[in-house]
Amino acid sequence: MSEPRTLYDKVFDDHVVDRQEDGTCLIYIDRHLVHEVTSPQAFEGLRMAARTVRHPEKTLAVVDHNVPTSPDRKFGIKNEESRIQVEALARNAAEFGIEYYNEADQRQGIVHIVGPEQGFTLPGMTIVCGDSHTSTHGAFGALAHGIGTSEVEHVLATQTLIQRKARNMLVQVDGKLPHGVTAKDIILAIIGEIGTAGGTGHVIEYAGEAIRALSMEGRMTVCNMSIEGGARAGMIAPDETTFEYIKDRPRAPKGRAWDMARAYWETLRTDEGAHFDRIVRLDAANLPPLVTWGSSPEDVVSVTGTVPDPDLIEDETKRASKKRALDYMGLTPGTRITDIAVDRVFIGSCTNGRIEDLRAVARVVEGKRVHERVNAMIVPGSGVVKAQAEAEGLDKIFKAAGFDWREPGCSMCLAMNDDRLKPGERCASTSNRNFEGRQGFKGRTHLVSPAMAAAAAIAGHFVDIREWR
Ligand SMILES: CC(C)[C@H](C(=O)O)[C@@H](O)C(=O)O
Ligand code: SF4
Repeated sequence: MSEPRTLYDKVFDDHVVDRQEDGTCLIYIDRHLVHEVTSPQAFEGLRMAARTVRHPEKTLAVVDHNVPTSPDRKFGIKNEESRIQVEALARNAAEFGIEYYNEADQRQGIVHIVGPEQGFTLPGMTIVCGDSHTSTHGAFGALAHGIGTSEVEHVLATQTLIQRKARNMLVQVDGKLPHGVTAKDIILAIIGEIGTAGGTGHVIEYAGEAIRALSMEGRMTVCNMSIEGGARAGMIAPDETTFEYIKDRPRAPKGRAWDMARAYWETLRTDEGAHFDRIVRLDAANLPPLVTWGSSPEDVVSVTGTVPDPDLIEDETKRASKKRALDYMGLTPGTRITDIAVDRVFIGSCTNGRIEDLRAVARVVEGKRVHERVNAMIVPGSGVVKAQAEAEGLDKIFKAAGFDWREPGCSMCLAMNDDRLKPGERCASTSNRNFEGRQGFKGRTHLVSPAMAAAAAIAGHFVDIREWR
C-alpha cells in the first residue's frame, strides 16, 4: 500500500513533470487565466524572445480590474491608464491566439468568477493566474494559486511552472452554520484565528460538515480568502455539489469524457490517515456574523462586540500597528460595532459577487430603502451573473430599494477604476481586503458578508443580521 496522501499531495503529484533532488519541481499547468493588470510585460517578454504561447487553448483572457462599471462604458474607457491596459490585453490576445472576453462580451467579468462559470475551472487541475485570489478556484478541488508576471510569461511559453511543494494544513469546520451566518463569516473567523501569516508555506484543505454543506458559491468565498490567511492555496474536495455545478457548463467535458472525468474526480479526496502539518478546528454553530474593524483581514469582531482596545495587546509592535489601524479607521475602542455608521456600501468582488450573494442581498432589502445618508452599489461579478439576476428580477428589487446596479468588474474592491471611496468615507464591503487605501485614498473598509452589507445599507449602520425583519 502506498502512503496515504492529502488532496493537495494527489493533485500536485499528478502534475509533476520533473523533480530535482533539492525538491524543486516543474509542474504542468492545466489552465491559465489572464487579466490586463499582470500580463502586459509577460506578452512583451514573449515578443522580445520571439516565442509563442505553448497552449493558447488552455489560456483564457478577460478584462476586469480596469473596466468602468457604469453603463456608458460602451462608449469607451475615459481613464487613459485603464484604457491602455485594456487595449493591450485585447491586442495581445489577438496576436497570440488566446480566447478573450472584452467588456462588451456577456461572459466578461472578474477572472475568478468567469473561470468556474464557463467550466474552464475543473477539479484536479492546476490553475494559475497573475492574481493572488486565484485561490478561489480551489473550491473545485483544483490546485490554484496566483503567480507573478515573470511566471505568467513562463507559463504562457511552456505551460509549466517551477514550484516547491508546500506543507499541508487542514482547517476542519464542524457543526451547522446558524441562520444569518455565512461562508464569509467562516473564512473571516479562520483568518481572525490564524492571522494573516497563519497559512504561510501551506496549502489549506477546508473540510468538515459546515464546508460540505456550503454551495459552490460559498466554497469559492472561503477559498478566495485563503491568500488573506497567508496560504499558497485553499482546496475543497469535489463532491456531488461540485459535479452538479459543473455539469453542462460551456467548457465542461461532455458525454464519455464527462464520465471519465467524474470517475477521476471521485478519487480526489484526502486518504484516511494522511499527514497534515497543521490542523485548525472551528465550530460553525458558534459563529456570529463578523465585521472587520481594522486595516487587516485578521481584525475581526462579532457584530455584537465592540471595537477592541489595542492597549490590551502585550506585543509592542502589534500594539502600535493596531493603534495605527484604529486611527486610520477613525474608531475609538469600546464603540459598539452596531453604532458604527457607514457612508458607502459595496456589494460585489470575486469574494461575494456571485448569484447567490445577490439573492441573499435581495432577501434583505426587498421592499426597503437604502438609508438617506448611504450611497450603495451592487456590482455583479460577471455578465452572466448580471443576466441571471435580471432574469430573476433582482435588479428591480435593488433599484427600487435605491441601490446603484452596475456593469461587471472588480469595481470598488480596489481603486483601479472609477469606483472608489473619498478620503474618510466608511464602507461596508463584501470584498476581501481592508488595507489602507484599498478602496480609495484614506477610504475606510469594513469587510462583511453580503447580507450584513445589505442590512447596513438600509439601516445606515451595522446591524446584527440574525435579528433582521
Ligand atoms: C491587481 C492584482 C495583481 C491584484 C492581486 O494579485 O490580487 C488584485 O486582484 C487584488 O485583489 O489586489
Ligand atoms: S475583485 Fe478584487 S480581489 Fe478579486 S481580482 Fe478583482 S481586485 Fe482582486
